[in-house]
Amino acid sequence: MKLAMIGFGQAGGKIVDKFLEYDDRTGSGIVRSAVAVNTAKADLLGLERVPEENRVLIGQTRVKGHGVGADNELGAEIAEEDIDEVQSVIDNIPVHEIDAFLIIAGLGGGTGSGGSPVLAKHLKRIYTEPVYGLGILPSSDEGGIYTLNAARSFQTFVREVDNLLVFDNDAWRKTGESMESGYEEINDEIVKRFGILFGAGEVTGDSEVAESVVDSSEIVNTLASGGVSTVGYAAEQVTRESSGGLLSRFKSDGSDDNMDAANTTNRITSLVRKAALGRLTLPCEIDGAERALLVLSGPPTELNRKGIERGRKWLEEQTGSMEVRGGDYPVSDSSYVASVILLSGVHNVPRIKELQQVAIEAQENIDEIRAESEENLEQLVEDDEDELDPLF
Ligand SMILES: Nc1nc2c(ncn2[C@@H]2O[C@H](COP(=O)(O)OP(=O)(O)OP(=O)(O)O)[C@@H](O)[C@H]2O)c(=O)[nH]1
Repeated sequence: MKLAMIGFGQAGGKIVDKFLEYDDRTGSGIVRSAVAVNTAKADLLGLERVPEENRVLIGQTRVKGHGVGADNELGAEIAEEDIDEVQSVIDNIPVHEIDAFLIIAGLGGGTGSGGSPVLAKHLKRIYTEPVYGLGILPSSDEGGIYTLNAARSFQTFVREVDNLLVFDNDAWRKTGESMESGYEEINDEIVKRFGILFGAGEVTGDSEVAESVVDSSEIVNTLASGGVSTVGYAAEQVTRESSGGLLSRFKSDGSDDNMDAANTTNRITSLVRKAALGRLTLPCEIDGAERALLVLSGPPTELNRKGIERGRKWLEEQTGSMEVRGGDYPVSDSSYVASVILLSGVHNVPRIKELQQVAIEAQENIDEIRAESEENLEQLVEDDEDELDPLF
């Protein structure tokens, strides 16, 4: 499907940049327009692919291009004040050519955390196209203020978008890695999953080789349950024969077609299980998800309807949902078969409850420290017997 992507804040901008790189590399054509919004000038200058005319610096009078320093209330205020500047860039997007808006932001900071729900509300008021969010949760070692920001932004963002896709940095962090190289890898993982998902609805031309290509309306319908979504992924390499054909690792020695078909089916069903039961972008219980979409991507010879149908049925049983869609995304020159599962409207998410608990504690702590600090300052400044008078 074709998206207008808007990266809000540093993380958002970097991830949009990555999607543009992915589009160039794979030719998937999902980013119809790319916009980056920030209060920090340096972050906008650091982007590589978002066109310069689509980089919007907001809040110049308030923060002079230096960012909001993780103050997401200020981030939200600035976004409201300067929404016209963002809109003037969005005015250049050929909205009739897009299937949806996707606002991407890290929810732990200030600019993206505060600004993205404001932008979502604004876009929903103006356009009929769906407005989705891709919200990145901070990792738990980032500290209380980031957790508090994320918990408050999450509540607001979910309410303002048609569906909030969530990626949890905490589930993907590796120890002993610098933040930057860590993010680089994490951003690759994000783009791979969402790239396949959204790219699936963009297949044209070659569709006769595919058995049941996913259409962008199926992605939209799956996301129409609203609420919160998570994505699972699993892939397996299929090695190329010297003749140029594909030789799967499971393939038997003989050239028995039935055997090949059975192997293809088995591989698909096993990839579906791995994707659903492995690490999700937002770890959660898949039981109770309202809707799901299964996408199998890979060379057309390695995809079959039977495998996808079995995978779909299995997902129905696991989620208890009657709305599980499935289809394929043929990529002729790929040497991987990948399964991507979108679980929409998930409810049983212990991670969110934990995030909220830590956020409440952080908020209480902050209030306590503030109250104490006022008292301490008064004790320091006032003389004990109150014999001095201030100047005015
Ligand atoms: N996955 C991922 N997460 C990131 C990246 N950069 C930052 N984050 C996360 O996003 C959160 C917000 O960071 P930024 O995007 O830098 O913040 P901002 O929206 O620019 O806001 P301010 O810097 O406070 O003005 C951080 O707490 C991290 O959890 C990135 O490149 N990838």
